Amino acid sequence: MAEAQRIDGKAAAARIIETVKAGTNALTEKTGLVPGLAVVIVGEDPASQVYVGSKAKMASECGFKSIKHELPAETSEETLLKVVRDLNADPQVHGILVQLPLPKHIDEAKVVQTVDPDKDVDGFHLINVGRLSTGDTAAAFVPCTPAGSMLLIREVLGDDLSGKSAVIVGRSNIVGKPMAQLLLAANATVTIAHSRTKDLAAVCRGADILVAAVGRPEMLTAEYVKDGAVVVDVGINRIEAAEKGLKEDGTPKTKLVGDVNYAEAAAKAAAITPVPGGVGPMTIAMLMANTLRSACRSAGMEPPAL
Ligand SMILES: Nc1nc(=O)c2c([nH]1)NC[C@@H]1CN(c3ccc(C(=O)N[C@@H](CCC(=O)O)C(=O)O)cc3)C=[N+]21
Repeated sequence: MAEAQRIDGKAAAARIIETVKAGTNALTEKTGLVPGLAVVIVGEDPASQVYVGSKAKMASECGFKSIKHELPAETSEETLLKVVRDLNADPQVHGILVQLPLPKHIDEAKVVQTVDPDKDVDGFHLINVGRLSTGDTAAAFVPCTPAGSMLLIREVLGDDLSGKSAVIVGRSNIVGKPMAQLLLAANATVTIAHSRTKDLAAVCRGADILVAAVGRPEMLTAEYVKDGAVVVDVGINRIEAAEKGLKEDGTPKTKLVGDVNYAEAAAKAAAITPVPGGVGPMTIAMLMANTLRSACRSAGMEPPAL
């Protein structure tokens, strides 16, 4: 097999952002409404801080009002719930994202279920999970990472996945399960595999579409990939990169890798998403698209197609 097509998530995300900008302009011109995105972060984890910053920056670029709540790590659950309820009640806010994970003393499920389902741009509320799993994709907010992954798959294979077998490795509520729903809705034959699956490599070798969301750096090697498969790597793992030398503090420099061994998989696959520059940028783009959709809905306007 020739080297796989590299699916450019950064370019696809940039196109979505352009569509969101245009849609925001149309909405604001017609109704005066400005989409508002609130991002809530609890604690000082530096990786999360950087990441929340890039969401806020992207929101401003899209013409949104961007609201950031940075709360100290020791914030009580009650205080956080109050912040969420106030955002629910704020008519200028159309999307609410509470950055996960939350500190251990806070009940994550309780916080997620407190977000107004119609402002739940992460798609984590049970109402949106239910809408997606019953096929009501018109009403559901779909979680951003699976939604973005799906758009990348569509770029390569088109809208109808009839006759294709899809294997998702990973069964999280945030990625694996909603990804399965989306692939099923597109007529793929779907298997969710995970750490307890017997002969995982053989199961994965059956996949025309292989989605890796395990959180283990470069775990899926050549033996997991069927010739001609489309491989979507959802993993984002920061690992030490001895070959890059040392940082100023004497510790090794690091690099981002996915859950797929890119070089090995690319030698067999027809198409594959890289890390970085694959699913990650799509996640942020879909967050913007969901926020615009929420604002359009509140104004009774049709959001732009993606
Ligand atoms: N409520 C909630 N919603 C989330 O959507 C959510 C969350 N919590 N908690 C953390 C994770 C992580 N996540 C990422 C999204 C994009 C990149 C991304 O754009 N990555 C770049 C690389 C960035 C870099 O260089 O560090 C890329 O893959 O090309 C990374 C990580 C969303 N998350």
